[in-house]
Amino acid sequence: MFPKINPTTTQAWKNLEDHAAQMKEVQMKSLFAEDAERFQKYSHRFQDILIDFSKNIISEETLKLLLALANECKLKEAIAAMFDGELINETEHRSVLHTALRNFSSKAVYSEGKDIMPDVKSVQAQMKAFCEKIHSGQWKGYTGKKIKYIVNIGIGGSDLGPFMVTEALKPYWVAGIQAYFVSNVDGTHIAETLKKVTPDETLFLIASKTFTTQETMTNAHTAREWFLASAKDETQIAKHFAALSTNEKEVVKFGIDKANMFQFWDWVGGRYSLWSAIGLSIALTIGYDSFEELLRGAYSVDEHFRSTTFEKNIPVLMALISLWYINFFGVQTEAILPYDQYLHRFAAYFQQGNMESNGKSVDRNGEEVEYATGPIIWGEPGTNGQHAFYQLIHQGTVLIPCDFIAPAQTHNPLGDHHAKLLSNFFAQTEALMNGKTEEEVEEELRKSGKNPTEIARLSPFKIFNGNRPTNSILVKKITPTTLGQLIAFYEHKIFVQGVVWNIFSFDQWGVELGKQLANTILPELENEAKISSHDSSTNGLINAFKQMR
Ligand SMILES: O=P(O)(O)OC[C@H]1O[C@@H](O)[C@@H](O)[C@@H](O)[C@@H]1O
Repeated sequence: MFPKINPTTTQAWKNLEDHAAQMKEVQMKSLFAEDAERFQKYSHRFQDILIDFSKNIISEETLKLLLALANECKLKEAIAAMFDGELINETEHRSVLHTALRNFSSKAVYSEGKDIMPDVKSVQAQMKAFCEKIHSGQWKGYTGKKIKYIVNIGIGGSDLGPFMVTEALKPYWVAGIQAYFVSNVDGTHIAETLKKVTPDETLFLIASKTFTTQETMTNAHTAREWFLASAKDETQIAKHFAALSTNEKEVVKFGIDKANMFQFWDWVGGRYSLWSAIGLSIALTIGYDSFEELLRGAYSVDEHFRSTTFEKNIPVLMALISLWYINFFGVQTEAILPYDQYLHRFAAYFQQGNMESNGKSVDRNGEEVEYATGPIIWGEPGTNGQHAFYQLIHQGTVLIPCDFIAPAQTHNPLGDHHAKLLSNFFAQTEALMNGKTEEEVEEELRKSGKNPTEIARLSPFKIFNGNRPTNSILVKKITPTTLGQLIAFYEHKIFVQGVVWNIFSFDQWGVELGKQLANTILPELENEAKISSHDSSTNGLINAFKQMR
């Protein structure tokens, strides 16, 4: 196992603190003015993806120190430990091997002494055969019709990934298939979905690693009742329900045929599970071949991550540059801004990926951390975000490093839409970096005919300080391959940060307390009795709810 190092005790951390004091005085636009090669030096190409890190408040010295930090924190050893199946998820005593799900080498991958690749390949073969049956119409519903609707019932990692990917790859949808995703325990979610589908043409995928999650089980039972209200025959459930899970016992208990169970394993974290059987909704929606391309895309990044020197290693650089702001500039939040409507759930997906992984305040030695860890992640597609929250990114008091993502080619070449979209993409990062000086503002106001008093009054509001960092990720086209690559970049970024922060990125104890308390409260809502077992606020709210309902 790689050592558990408090990053603040490293020499590199101390050097970075000193270096940050100097860099806080530096303007990115001066860095560009001083170095005509800056873009070439700080941008990296990976197949059809270009990542430009040049619009960051970094110098060669910054990168040198950040890389030294990664080395002192034993990143190389940590990467090897993950790929080699060591039990790096120590609090759950598990390996972290989502990379095995997209391992297209012929090499074995071991977890706890067992080569897991035969099981992985066998479930993939099962998924492929199932997709073929559904798509060919060989698989029939209880009235003899083919399956038209896929309804994935899952939440968190069993929803966000498949939903994000199927949305992102809409141009690849198999003709005749319509996918829906139900996650929220709010009955509205399933009720509205069931209005759109027919019982005899719908396949429900009950997606849950544990198969005990309240939301998913509640929705699954509701779907089952809805189905039986029409089919009136429990033996027909086998034609319309499949389970994606690690928990065979619970699947069987629910009444799903073992033959319709697609297995995955404890060493797949929920938020890293779209590559596993949890991806069945993806494979059914875009076809198994496209699903495999997605996996192959991720595999190519895994190989890059494992074998490329850190100086040129894209996820390592993404992680370290982000960490530079979080730990040395006091940054608390990052935005992910895809200029692609199909990627409208990308930020939401990595909100879970990142915040559930690195939203921790106890280190791997069980000590409270004394430095910042995971940032708040959020974002919306461009240009919608521009008309909503970019004001704060440009002129607010918080520094928000942003990732701008855009495809060079659109799937919908309509008039000049794409040129307009991309002109905004380029303009935003330029504006965030350069800002607008007082002189420029005054000049502009003069030209618009304002008098000196008006110019003096208005100019403070129109100044943009600039120097706001961005990464630009330009993708030739969003395809299964490039999407798989993008996702893997972000996954490994999270891993690298977790290693440097010396936290366990693959458990999620922070989601438990609320679940526990909800289980205590649920029976209290069953009757009209006045509740007094909580604090006065919780009691007051529950009692008011009972009166209002
Ligand atoms: O896939 P299941 O087991 O239903 O879990 C769904 C989700 O539950 C949440 O509480 C988190 O733990 C997530 O990481 C997980 O993806």
